[in-house]
Amino acid sequence: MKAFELENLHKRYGKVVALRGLTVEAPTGAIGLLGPNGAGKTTMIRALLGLITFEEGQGRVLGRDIRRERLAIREIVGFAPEDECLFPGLQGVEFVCYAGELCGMPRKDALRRAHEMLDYVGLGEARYRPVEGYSTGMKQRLKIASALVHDPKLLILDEPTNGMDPEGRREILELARDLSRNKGMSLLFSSHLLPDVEAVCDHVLVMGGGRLLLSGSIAELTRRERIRYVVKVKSHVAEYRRALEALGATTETREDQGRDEFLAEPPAGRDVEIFWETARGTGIQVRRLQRERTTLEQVFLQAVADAGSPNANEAKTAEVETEFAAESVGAV
Ligand SMILES: Nc1ncnc2c1ncn2[C@@H]1O[C@H](COP(=O)(O)OP(=O)(O)OP(=O)(O)O)[C@@H](O)[C@H]1O
Repeated sequence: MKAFELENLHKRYGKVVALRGLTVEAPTGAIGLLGPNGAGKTTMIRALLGLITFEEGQGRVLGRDIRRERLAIREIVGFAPEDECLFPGLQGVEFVCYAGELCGMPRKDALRRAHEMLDYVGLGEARYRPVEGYSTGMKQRLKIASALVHDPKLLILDEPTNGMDPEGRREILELARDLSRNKGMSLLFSSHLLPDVEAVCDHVLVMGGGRLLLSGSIAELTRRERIRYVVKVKSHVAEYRRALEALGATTETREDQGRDEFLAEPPAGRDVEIFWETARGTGIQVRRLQRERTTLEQVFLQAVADAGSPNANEAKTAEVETEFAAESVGAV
């Protein structure tokens, strides 16, 4: 069964077209949702949850129809929204219990599950504290506990690590991984932070301009068909490149590369030994040789660029945010 499938969804807010014929199929498992600002990600999530009406289209979440079976969908889907949705004055345990009751659970069951889920997300000791005193990371975990209280089959996390410090972020990513890998729950994980998506998800959907731009397993999307190497020599880079090209290799310099660095693709039938052969032939020393790896960020930026210019500026924004994330996240 698919986690969800949508066909030709159209949604407008006044003059703004938020979804323009969105068609997407997502397998069960951990799915990353990427897209520049305004791509339509939140609108798609709202449509999946039956929170908005739309002009055209149809879809199913875990086999349930998004127009006709909204309540059934809410019983099996948990949602932790991006914005702060906590009621001041409630203790953590009261808040999660209330979320359970809203899902139709009897109070006694909701309270028992609230305690279990608070322990699970690491808020056991803070359960009787008023929620307004929680830190950003604690509030995020409280939202996740509330989304889990009714034991959903699909959990939707919208920007779950936004504004968090590296330690808090690591804890949230570990929770998300545990839910999908050990608890058998499907995840839809929306984030601007590509390293977070790479750390948690198996599959990725890239949206732009209210449509699906790309969908696939992260392993497949980042597997290179062409094998290229980053080469750095000690000196005489132009001479070394000419000698490589004379053997049939192609070379190019990427914008971010230093003076003595370049990218090289060996000709068909040749591999890494061509670099050593050229070094011997020219007497030029090779300082670094590294197989190029495609990152999810490159895949994402390429998909947005291929889709045309409407989102080009937003893609740049995402790029900047990704760079920031890469600096601040550290290894997960
Ligand atoms: N309630 C609303 N009223 C008017 N316009 C809206 C509303 N919600 C979304 N939009 C518009 O619809 C488009 C898609 O918005 P959406 O929030 O789904 O994008 P997103 O991919 O989630 O973006 P972000 O990453 O910034 O959250 C945007 O142009 C947005 O301004």
